[in-house]
Amino acid sequence: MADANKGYDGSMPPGKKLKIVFVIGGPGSGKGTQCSKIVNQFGFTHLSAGDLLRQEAKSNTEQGTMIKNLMHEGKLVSSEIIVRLLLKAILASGNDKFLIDGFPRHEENRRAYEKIVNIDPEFVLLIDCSREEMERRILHRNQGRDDDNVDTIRRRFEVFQESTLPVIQHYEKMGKLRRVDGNRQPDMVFEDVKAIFAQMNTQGRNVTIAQTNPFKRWFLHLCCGCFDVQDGRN
Ligand SMILES: Nc1ncnc2c1ncn2[C@@H]1O[C@H](COP(=O)(O)OP(=O)(O)OP(=O)(O)O)[C@@H](O)[C@H]1O
Ligand SMILES: O=c1ccn([C@@H]2O[C@H](COP(=O)(O)O)[C@@H](O)[C@H]2O)c(=O)[nH]1
Ligand SMILES: [Mg+2]
Repeated sequence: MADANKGYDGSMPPGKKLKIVFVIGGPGSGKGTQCSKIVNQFGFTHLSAGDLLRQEAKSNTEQGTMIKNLMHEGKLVSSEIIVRLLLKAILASGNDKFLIDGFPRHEENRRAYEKIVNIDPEFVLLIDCSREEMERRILHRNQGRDDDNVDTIRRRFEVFQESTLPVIQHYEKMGKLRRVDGNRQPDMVFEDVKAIFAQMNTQGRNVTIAQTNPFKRWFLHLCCGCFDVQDGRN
């Protein structure tokens, strides 16, 4: 077994059903904050696309530097990179339910995810928040994020308006969008979020990794190098 296989610990039983919820919203809308609460109450694994990229950006590689620069400018990293990182994290986790925070960012992200992963989200949680409130929050966040500065924030808002809104419209048309008012205090927002998760239909359309087609299995193997998806084991 190659070194790259180390990430996956083999704890996911064969054929285990996976549940995916996308959590989207503008920069600073409170996605990470609500995801922590959902994790505590409902046992999901939280995968923040931005955190995965920040981690990758630390690596002293050409790709790491490229990601760092794009994030600094508030621009989007290629779908291939982010989908690969998400898959790797899903396969390594051993859990069967995931919050994917801050993804998909645009239609091309969504199509890449559908082509490669092809696990329909149970639903898409949209945290709706005014721009003034989001900006205020980001400027007070103090987490040392390189992109929490006035110039990059402006670019991130533009990307959200221009690129992410079409994704939101897509899921709205599909009846998958669950919208909450994120302008209130975190615990108040969570009251609505909690009700949405409590209603989640446990009989929803789930697929197993093993059900993905041979091309996808090959892609997963190639990209993640960590999984024989035929039976869900190393
Ligand atoms: N409902 C809320 N009311 C007030 N402050 C909040 C609320 N939710 C989150 N915050 C604060 O706002 C900041 C941004 O929140 P958070 O990091 O959860 O947003 P985010 O949507 O994940 O942002 P980003 O897209 O930049 O990653 C944090 O400092 C957080 O503590
Ligand atoms: O799917 C994604 C998610 C994120 N990015 C880049 O990361 C930053 C920060 O994302 P947060 O969700 O705010 O943590 C974002 O501005 C993009 O540069 C991405 O490219 N693709
Ligand atoms: Mg966040």
